[in-house]
Amino acid sequence: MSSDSLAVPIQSTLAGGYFHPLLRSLQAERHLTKDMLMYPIFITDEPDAVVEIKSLPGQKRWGINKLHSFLAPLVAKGLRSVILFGVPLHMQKDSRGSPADDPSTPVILATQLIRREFPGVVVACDVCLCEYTDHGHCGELCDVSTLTEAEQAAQAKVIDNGKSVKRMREVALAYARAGAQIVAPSDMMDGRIGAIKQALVDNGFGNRCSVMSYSAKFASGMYGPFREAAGSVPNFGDRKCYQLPPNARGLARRAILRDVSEGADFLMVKPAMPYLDIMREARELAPSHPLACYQVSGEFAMLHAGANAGVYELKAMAFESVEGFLRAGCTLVLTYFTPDFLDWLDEDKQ
Ligand SMILES: NCc1[nH]cc(CCC(=O)O)c1CC(=O)O
Ligand SMILES: [Zn+2]
Ligand SMILES: [Zn+2]
Repeated sequence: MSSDSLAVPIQSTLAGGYFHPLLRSLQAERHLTKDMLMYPIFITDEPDAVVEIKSLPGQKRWGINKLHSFLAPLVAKGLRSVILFGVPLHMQKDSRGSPADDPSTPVILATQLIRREFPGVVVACDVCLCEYTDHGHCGELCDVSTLTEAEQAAQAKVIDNGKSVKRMREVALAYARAGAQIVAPSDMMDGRIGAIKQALVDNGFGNRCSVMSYSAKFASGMYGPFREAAGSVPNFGDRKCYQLPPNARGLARRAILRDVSEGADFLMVKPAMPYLDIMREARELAPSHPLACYQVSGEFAMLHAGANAGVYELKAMAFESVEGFLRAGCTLVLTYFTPDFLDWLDEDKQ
């Protein structure tokens, strides 16, 4: 026996698959491309506003008059889709979120503008009431005076699901009429997907507007910067009675299956990084549906904070995070990194 022979002969090596950049790249089932990116944008009712959002590095609230010059360079770099959030600073908020579908609401004006000026861009509108209600919750509330103190404290019956779904349907239809090609209800009320889908079909939007359901949306600690940006912090309680508990794999599976049965065109998992297992569940439960994930405000802020603290390099970590989403089965990524990725995807491949 020669002295350099191995006790256990190597049958195969894995390293044969990754000793060269191209071989590493070929290990992916799918690569991030520009059309998989959807950019979340905040539109205010101050027409000339360009206001820095401190907790979301580089992100701003945009007034309608500034939108064209903001988007034009991104569209030139390959931006394909946006999701719009309204930030009414002057409109009168009320208990039913009336400004959500007021004809002059920023999301409707922005949808019309983008459809007109950037016909190649797909416009999704987030459908929710929290930015528009005086109480800051995502739906309409019950008459709290009819609840016992214990019920109020537990918040178990605070949201009126039926009234909220009716409202969500009205708002979704208003956005479809304004030209939205996707409506994305994020309120989490039960039955909203079926109600919205039916309303779209009944009103002739069945083949002009898709429904993207925030199916598995968890009550996360990572929405803080968004709520600051959108002015949608609830003024009492929290959202734990209508968003999924972070430990609830079973509820997430049921919500995904239900939304499929109610006619959702796209499914979504939100937040993204801590919920890769749920993405994989969604992929397996609904293999024929496009699957989105939302890398939320807190994830974006966290990745920036770590990079600023010298823990890692931002670009490398941003790619690593999104590669995880694709590996888990996502086909669309909502991320505040979209403008960065449009640049990064053009840079030299690593
Ligand atoms: N309708 C609620 C909504 N719409 C978008 C986000 C969060 C998005 C983000 O953090 O980037 C949330 C979460 C919440 O406030 O509960
Ligand atoms: Zn929302
Ligand atoms: Zn909401």
